[in-house]
Amino acid sequence: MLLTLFESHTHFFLSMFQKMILTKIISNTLSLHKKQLIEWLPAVRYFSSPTNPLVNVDVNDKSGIAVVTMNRKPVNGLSLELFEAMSKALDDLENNRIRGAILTSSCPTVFSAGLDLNELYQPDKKRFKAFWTTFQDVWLKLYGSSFPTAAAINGHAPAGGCFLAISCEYRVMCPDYKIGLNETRLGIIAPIFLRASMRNTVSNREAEKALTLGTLYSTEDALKIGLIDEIAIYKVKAIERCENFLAQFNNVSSIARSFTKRSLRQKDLEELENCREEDFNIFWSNLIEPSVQKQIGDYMQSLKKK
Ligand SMILES: CCCCCC/C=C\CC(=O)SCCNC(=O)CCNC(=O)[C@H](O)C(C)(C)COP(=O)(O)OP(=O)(O)OC[C@H]1O[C@@H](n2cnc3c(N)ncnc32)[C@H](O)[C@@H]1OP(=O)(O)O
Repeated sequence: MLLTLFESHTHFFLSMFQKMILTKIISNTLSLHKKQLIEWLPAVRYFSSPTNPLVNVDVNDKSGIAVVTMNRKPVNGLSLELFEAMSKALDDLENNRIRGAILTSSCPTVFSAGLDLNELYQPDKKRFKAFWTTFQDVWLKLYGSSFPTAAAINGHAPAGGCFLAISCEYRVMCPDYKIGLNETRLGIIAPIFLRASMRNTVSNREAEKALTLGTLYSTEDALKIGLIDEIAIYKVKAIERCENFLAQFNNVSSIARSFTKRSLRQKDLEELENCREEDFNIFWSNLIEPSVQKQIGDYMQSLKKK
Protein backbone atom coordinates (compact mmCIF):
# COMPACT_ATOMS: atom_id res chain seq x y z
CA MET A 1 0.00 0.00 0.00
CA LEU A 2 2.75 2.44 1.05
CA LEU A 3 4.81 1.40 -1.93
CA THR A 4 1.89 2.01 -4.29
CA LEU A 5 1.30 5.43 -2.75
CA PHE A 6 4.99 6.27 -3.03
CA GLU A 7 5.06 5.12 -6.65
CA SER A 8 1.99 7.07 -7.69
CA HIS A 9 3.20 10.25 -5.94
CA THR A 10 6.71 9.88 -7.34
CA HIS A 11 5.23 9.45 -10.80
CA PHE A 12 2.99 12.50 -10.30
CA PHE A 13 5.77 14.81 -9.06
CA LEU A 14 8.22 13.49 -11.64
CA SER A 15 5.68 14.15 -14.36
CA MET A 16 5.11 17.68 -13.02
CA PHE A 17 8.82 18.30 -12.79
CA GLN A 18 9.49 16.93 -16.29
CA LYS A 19 6.67 19.04 -17.66
CA MET A 20 8.00 22.23 -16.01
CA ILE A 21 11.48 21.66 -17.43
CA LEU A 22 10.09 20.76 -20.84
CA THR A 23 7.85 23.83 -20.86
CA LYS A 24 10.80 26.07 -20.00
CA ILE A 25 13.11 24.60 -22.65
CA ILE A 26 10.57 24.61 -25.47
CA SER A 27 9.07 27.99 -24.65
CA ASN A 28 12.52 29.53 -24.59
CA THR A 29 13.43 27.88 -27.87
CA LEU A 30 10.20 28.61 -29.72
CA SER A 31 9.30 31.87 -27.89
CA LEU A 32 5.81 30.52 -27.33
CA HIS A 33 3.41 31.68 -24.66
CA LYS A 34 3.45 29.18 -21.77
CA LYS A 35 -0.34 28.55 -21.82
CA GLN A 36 -0.21 28.01 -25.58
CA LEU A 37 2.61 25.53 -25.16
CA ILE A 38 0.94 23.47 -22.42
CA GLU A 39 -1.77 22.66 -24.99
CA TRP A 40 0.80 20.89 -27.13
CA LEU A 41 2.70 18.98 -24.48
CA PRO A 42 2.42 15.21 -24.51
CA ALA A 43 -0.23 13.75 -22.23
CA VAL A 44 0.98 12.78 -18.77
CA ARG A 45 -2.24 12.21 -16.86
CA TYR A 46 -5.28 10.17 -17.72
CA PHE A 47 -8.75 10.13 -16.30
CA SER A 48 -11.81 8.02 -15.88
CA SER A 49 -14.76 9.93 -17.22
CA PRO A 50 -17.89 10.28 -15.15
CA THR A 51 -20.57 7.93 -16.42
CA ASN A 52 -23.03 9.32 -18.92
CA PRO A 53 -25.65 6.84 -20.07
CA LEU A 54 -25.49 8.13 -23.66
CA VAL A 55 -21.72 8.21 -24.17
CA ASN A 56 -19.32 5.94 -22.40
CA VAL A 57 -15.64 6.95 -22.27
CA ASP A 58 -13.15 4.30 -21.35
CA VAL A 59 -9.51 5.37 -21.13
CA ASN A 60 -6.77 2.77 -21.17
CA ASP A 61 -4.27 4.03 -18.58
CA LYS A 62 -1.41 2.21 -20.25
CA SER A 63 -1.88 3.34 -23.85
CA GLY A 64 -3.66 6.62 -23.04
CA ILE A 65 -6.24 5.81 -25.71
CA ALA A 66 -9.93 6.48 -25.06
CA VAL A 67 -12.71 4.37 -26.48
CA VAL A 68 -15.79 6.57 -26.84
CA THR A 69 -18.94 4.47 -27.18
CA MET A 70 -22.25 5.94 -28.30
CA ASN A 71 -25.06 4.28 -26.40
CA ARG A 72 -28.48 5.48 -27.49
CA LYS A 73 -30.64 2.51 -28.37
CA PRO A 74 -31.88 1.30 -30.74
CA VAL A 75 -29.79 2.99 -33.49
CA ASN A 76 -27.76 5.85 -31.92
CA GLY A 77 -30.05 8.45 -33.46
CA LEU A 78 -28.21 11.73 -32.95
CA SER A 79 -30.51 13.74 -30.69
CA LEU A 80 -29.76 17.00 -28.86
CA GLU A 81 -28.99 14.99 -25.69
CA LEU A 82 -26.59 12.63 -27.49
CA PHE A 83 -24.79 15.55 -29.13
CA GLU A 84 -24.55 17.30 -25.73
CA ALA A 85 -23.04 14.19 -24.17
CA MET A 86 -20.56 13.87 -27.04
CA SER A 87 -19.62 17.52 -26.87
CA LYS A 88 -18.92 17.20 -23.14
CA ALA A 89 -16.92 13.99 -23.64
CA LEU A 90 -14.79 15.68 -26.32
CA ASP A 91 -14.08 18.60 -23.94
CA ASP A 92 -13.03 16.16 -21.22
CA LEU A 93 -10.73 14.30 -23.61
CA GLU A 94 -9.17 17.55 -24.80
CA ASN A 95 -8.64 18.83 -21.23
CA ASN A 96 -7.03 15.58 -20.14
CA ARG A 97 -4.79 15.37 -23.19
CA ILE A 98 -5.33 11.73 -24.04
CA ARG A 99 -3.15 10.11 -26.71
CA GLY A 100 -5.98 9.27 -29.05
CA ALA A 101 -9.68 8.45 -29.26
CA ILE A 102 -11.66 5.70 -30.95
CA LEU A 103 -15.33 6.32 -31.66
CA THR A 104 -17.64 3.31 -31.74
CA SER A 105 -21.17 2.14 -30.88
CA SER A 106 -22.82 -0.17 -28.37
CA CYS A 107 -25.59 -1.08 -30.85
CA PRO A 108 -24.81 -4.48 -32.36
CA THR A 109 -25.52 -3.63 -36.03
CA VAL A 110 -25.63 0.16 -36.20
CA PHE A 111 -22.77 2.63 -35.70
CA SER A 112 -25.24 5.52 -35.92
CA ALA A 113 -28.43 5.98 -37.98
CA GLY A 114 -27.56 9.68 -38.31
CA LEU A 115 -29.57 12.60 -37.06
CA ASP A 116 -32.57 11.55 -35.01
CA LEU A 117 -35.40 12.12 -37.49
CA ASN A 118 -37.62 13.21 -34.59
CA GLU A 119 -35.39 16.31 -34.30
CA LEU A 120 -36.05 17.10 -37.97
CA TYR A 121 -39.77 16.34 -38.17
CA GLN A 122 -42.17 19.12 -37.12
CA PRO A 123 -39.35 20.82 -35.21
CA ASP A 124 -39.63 23.44 -32.50
CA LYS A 125 -37.34 26.34 -33.54
CA LYS A 126 -35.79 26.89 -30.11
CA ARG A 127 -34.92 23.22 -29.62
CA PHE A 128 -33.73 22.87 -33.23
CA LYS A 129 -31.42 25.87 -32.75
CA ALA A 130 -29.86 24.22 -29.68
CA PHE A 131 -29.67 20.92 -31.56
CA TRP A 132 -28.01 22.46 -34.61
CA THR A 133 -25.55 24.52 -32.57
CA THR A 134 -24.49 21.42 -30.61
CA PHE A 135 -24.17 19.46 -33.88
CA GLN A 136 -21.79 22.20 -35.13
CA ASP A 137 -19.90 22.11 -31.79
CA VAL A 138 -19.39 18.36 -32.02
CA TRP A 139 -18.00 18.65 -35.52
CA LEU A 140 -15.66 21.53 -34.60
CA LYS A 141 -14.36 19.56 -31.58
CA LEU A 142 -14.06 16.19 -33.31
CA TYR A 143 -12.67 17.37 -36.67
CA GLY A 144 -10.38 19.89 -34.98
CA SER A 145 -9.28 17.78 -32.00
CA SER A 146 -5.65 18.10 -30.92
CA PHE A 147 -5.50 14.31 -30.33
CA PRO A 148 -5.64 11.74 -33.15
CA THR A 149 -8.99 10.06 -33.80
CA ALA A 150 -10.28 6.87 -35.40
CA ALA A 151 -13.69 5.30 -35.92
CA ALA A 152 -14.43 1.61 -35.37
CA ILE A 153 -17.57 1.39 -37.52
CA ASN A 154 -19.26 -1.72 -36.18
CA GLY A 155 -22.53 -1.29 -38.07
CA HIS A 156 -24.50 0.85 -40.52
CA ALA A 157 -23.40 4.48 -40.76
CA PRO A 158 -25.81 6.44 -42.95
CA ALA A 159 -25.89 10.26 -43.11
CA GLY A 160 -24.91 11.73 -39.73
CA GLY A 161 -23.37 8.35 -38.83
CA CYS A 162 -21.02 8.65 -41.80
CA PHE A 163 -20.40 12.27 -40.86
CA LEU A 164 -19.06 11.23 -37.43
CA ALA A 165 -16.78 8.64 -39.00
CA ILE A 166 -15.34 10.99 -41.62
CA SER A 167 -14.65 13.64 -39.00
CA CYS A 168 -12.11 11.19 -37.56
CA GLU A 169 -8.68 10.60 -39.11
CA TYR A 170 -8.99 6.86 -39.72
CA ARG A 171 -11.83 4.41 -40.28
CA VAL A 172 -12.08 0.66 -39.81
CA MET A 173 -15.43 -0.90 -40.74
CA CYS A 174 -17.00 -4.33 -40.26
CA PRO A 175 -18.33 -6.18 -43.34
CA ASP A 176 -21.89 -6.20 -44.74
CA TYR A 177 -22.98 -2.75 -43.59
CA LYS A 178 -23.79 0.51 -45.40
CA ILE A 179 -22.13 3.90 -45.09
CA GLY A 180 -22.61 7.18 -46.93
CA LEU A 181 -24.19 10.59 -47.02
CA ASN A 182 -27.75 10.01 -48.26
CA GLU A 183 -29.13 13.47 -47.41
CA THR A 184 -30.19 14.35 -50.97
CA ARG A 185 -32.39 11.23 -50.98
CA LEU A 186 -34.29 12.78 -48.08
CA GLY A 187 -34.56 16.09 -49.94
CA ILE A 188 -32.09 17.83 -47.63
CA ILE A 189 -28.82 19.54 -48.47
CA ALA A 190 -25.65 18.35 -46.73
CA PRO A 191 -24.32 21.24 -44.60
CA ILE A 192 -21.02 22.98 -45.28
CA PHE A 193 -19.08 21.08 -42.57
CA LEU A 194 -20.31 17.69 -43.73
CA ARG A 195 -19.18 18.48 -47.27
CA ALA A 196 -15.78 19.57 -45.93
CA SER A 197 -15.24 16.27 -44.06
CA MET A 198 -16.20 14.29 -47.18
CA ARG A 199 -13.79 16.24 -49.42
CA ASN A 200 -11.08 15.66 -46.82
CA THR A 201 -11.66 11.89 -47.03
CA VAL A 202 -12.27 10.96 -50.67
CA SER A 203 -11.34 12.70 -53.93
CA ASN A 204 -13.30 15.80 -54.88
CA ARG A 205 -14.88 13.86 -57.77
CA GLU A 206 -15.99 10.97 -55.51
CA ALA A 207 -17.30 13.47 -52.94
CA GLU A 208 -19.36 15.22 -55.59
CA LYS A 209 -20.78 11.93 -56.90
CA ALA A 210 -21.45 10.55 -53.42
CA LEU A 211 -23.16 13.70 -52.16
CA THR A 212 -25.27 14.49 -55.22
CA LEU A 213 -26.45 10.89 -55.66
CA GLY A 214 -26.80 10.31 -51.90
CA THR A 215 -25.10 6.94 -52.32
CA LEU A 216 -24.93 4.43 -49.48
CA TYR A 217 -21.85 2.23 -50.05
CA SER A 218 -21.29 -1.34 -48.96
CA THR A 219 -18.26 -1.84 -46.72
CA GLU A 220 -16.31 -3.25 -49.69
CA ASP A 221 -17.21 -0.35 -52.04
CA ALA A 222 -16.45 2.18 -49.30
CA LEU A 223 -12.93 0.73 -49.11
CA LYS A 224 -12.54 1.01 -52.89
CA ILE A 225 -13.27 4.76 -52.94
CA GLY A 226 -11.25 5.46 -49.75
CA LEU A 227 -14.26 6.30 -47.59
CA ILE A 228 -12.89 3.77 -45.09
CA ASP A 229 -9.29 2.67 -44.58
CA GLU A 230 -9.63 -0.96 -43.53
CA ILE A 231 -12.13 -3.76 -43.05
CA ALA A 232 -12.12 -5.78 -39.83
CA ILE A 233 -14.17 -8.88 -39.29
CA TYR A 234 -15.84 -7.78 -36.05
CA LYS A 235 -15.91 -4.90 -33.55
CA VAL A 236 -13.07 -6.02 -31.25
CA LYS A 237 -10.80 -6.39 -34.28
CA ALA A 238 -11.90 -3.00 -35.62
CA ILE A 239 -10.93 -1.39 -32.30
CA GLU A 240 -7.60 -3.23 -32.38
CA ARG A 241 -6.86 -1.92 -35.89
CA CYS A 242 -7.76 1.61 -34.75
CA GLU A 243 -5.40 1.20 -31.77
CA ASN A 244 -2.63 0.14 -34.18
CA PHE A 245 -3.23 3.24 -36.26
CA LEU A 246 -3.10 5.49 -33.18
CA ALA A 247 -0.03 3.71 -31.77
CA GLN A 248 1.95 4.86 -34.82
CA PHE A 249 1.88 8.35 -33.33
CA ASN A 250 3.90 7.20 -30.31
CA ASN A 251 6.99 7.81 -32.42
CA VAL A 252 5.90 11.21 -33.71
CA SER A 253 6.26 14.50 -31.87
CA SER A 254 2.79 15.33 -30.55
CA ILE A 255 3.44 19.04 -31.07
CA ALA A 256 4.39 18.54 -34.72
CA ARG A 257 1.47 16.16 -35.28
CA SER A 258 -1.16 18.44 -33.73
CA PHE A 259 0.05 21.56 -35.53
CA THR A 260 0.16 19.72 -38.84
CA LYS A 261 -3.36 18.31 -38.43
CA ARG A 262 -4.67 21.70 -37.35
CA SER A 263 -3.06 23.52 -40.27
CA LEU A 264 -4.51 21.02 -42.77
CA ARG A 265 -8.04 21.33 -41.31
CA GLN A 266 -7.92 25.01 -40.34
CA LYS A 267 -9.61 26.32 -43.51
CA ASP A 268 -12.62 24.00 -43.10
CA LEU A 269 -12.95 24.83 -39.40
CA GLU A 270 -12.77 28.58 -40.01
CA GLU A 271 -15.31 28.31 -42.82
CA LEU A 272 -17.91 27.08 -40.33
CA GLU A 273 -16.74 29.29 -37.44
CA ASN A 274 -17.34 32.31 -39.67
CA CYS A 275 -20.88 31.39 -40.70
CA ARG A 276 -22.49 29.42 -37.85
CA GLU A 277 -25.63 31.59 -37.72
CA GLU A 278 -25.99 31.64 -41.50
CA ASP A 279 -25.51 27.85 -41.60
CA PHE A 280 -28.36 27.48 -39.09
CA ASN A 281 -30.65 29.83 -41.04
CA ILE A 282 -30.03 27.93 -44.31
CA PHE A 283 -30.92 24.59 -42.74
CA TRP A 284 -33.87 25.90 -40.80
CA SER A 285 -35.48 27.38 -43.93
CA ASN A 286 -34.72 24.19 -45.92
CA LEU A 287 -36.08 22.01 -43.13
CA ILE A 288 -39.43 23.74 -42.66
CA GLU A 289 -40.28 23.63 -46.39
CA PRO A 290 -43.58 21.68 -46.52
CA SER A 291 -42.20 19.36 -49.24
CA VAL A 292 -39.13 18.53 -47.08
CA GLN A 293 -41.31 17.93 -44.01
CA LYS A 294 -43.53 15.62 -46.03
CA GLN A 295 -40.52 13.70 -47.32
CA ILE A 296 -39.10 13.29 -43.81
CA GLY A 297 -42.52 12.24 -42.43
CA ASP A 298 -43.00 9.65 -45.21
CA TYR A 299 -39.48 8.38 -44.66
CA MET A 300 -40.09 7.93 -40.93
CA GLN A 301 -43.28 6.00 -41.71
CA SER A 302 -41.43 3.75 -44.17
CA LEU A 303 -38.82 2.95 -41.50
CA LYS A 304 -41.54 2.04 -39.00
CA LYS A 305 -43.43 -0.15 -41.51
CA LYS A 306 -40.36 -2.33 -42.22
C1 LIG B 1 -32.31 20.25 -43.41
C2 LIG B 1 -31.60 20.00 -42.13
C3 LIG B 1 -30.88 18.71 -41.97
C4 LIG B 1 -29.60 18.60 -42.78
C5 LIG B 1 -28.63 17.81 -42.03
C6 LIG B 1 -27.89 16.86 -42.83
C7 LIG B 1 -27.12 15.93 -41.99
C8 LIG B 1 -27.52 14.72 -41.66
C9 LIG B 1 -28.86 14.20 -42.02
C10 LIG B 1 -29.25 12.94 -41.29
O1 LIG B 1 -28.48 12.31 -40.58
S1 LIG B 1 -30.88 12.49 -41.48
C11 LIG B 1 -30.97 10.83 -40.88
C12 LIG B 1 -30.72 9.93 -42.01
N1 LIG B 1 -30.72 8.56 -41.55
C13 LIG B 1 -31.08 7.55 -42.32
O2 LIG B 1 -31.46 7.70 -43.46
C14 LIG B 1 -31.04 6.17 -41.68
C15 LIG B 1 -32.39 5.66 -41.38
N2 LIG B 1 -32.35 4.35 -40.73
C16 LIG B 1 -32.02 3.22 -41.38
O3 LIG B 1 -31.76 3.18 -42.55
C17 LIG B 1 -32.05 1.96 -40.56
O4 LIG B 1 -32.75 2.22 -39.38
C18 LIG B 1 -30.64 1.41 -40.21
C19 LIG B 1 -29.76 2.47 -39.60
C20 LIG B 1 -30.01 0.83 -41.48
C21 LIG B 1 -30.82 0.25 -39.17
O5 LIG B 1 -31.71 -0.72 -39.66
P1 LIG B 1 -32.37 -1.76 -38.66
O6 LIG B 1 -33.18 -2.69 -39.50
O7 LIG B 1 -31.35 -2.33 -37.77
O8 LIG B 1 -33.29 -0.90 -37.70
P2 LIG B 1 -34.72 -0.27 -38.04
O9 LIG B 1 -35.77 -1.30 -37.77
O10 LIG B 1 -34.73 0.38 -39.37
O11 LIG B 1 -34.84 0.89 -36.95
C22 LIG B 1 -35.07 0.61 -35.57
C23 LIG B 1 -35.90 1.75 -34.99
O12 LIG B 1 -35.13 2.95 -35.08
C24 LIG B 1 -35.86 3.94 -35.81
N3 LIG B 1 -34.89 4.77 -36.57
C25 LIG B 1 -34.05 4.39 -37.51
N4 LIG B 1 -33.30 5.40 -37.93
C26 LIG B 1 -33.71 6.49 -37.25
C27 LIG B 1 -33.30 7.85 -37.24
N5 LIG B 1 -32.34 8.35 -38.04
N6 LIG B 1 -33.93 8.67 -36.40
C28 LIG B 1 -34.92 8.24 -35.56
N7 LIG B 1 -35.35 6.94 -35.54
C29 LIG B 1 -34.73 6.09 -36.36
C30 LIG B 1 -36.79 3.14 -36.72
O13 LIG B 1 -37.88 3.91 -37.11
C31 LIG B 1 -37.16 2.00 -35.80
O14 LIG B 1 -38.15 2.49 -34.91
P3 LIG B 1 -39.31 1.55 -34.36
O15 LIG B 1 -40.02 0.98 -35.56
O16 LIG B 1 -38.63 0.50 -33.54
O17 LIG B 1 -40.18 2.47 -33.55
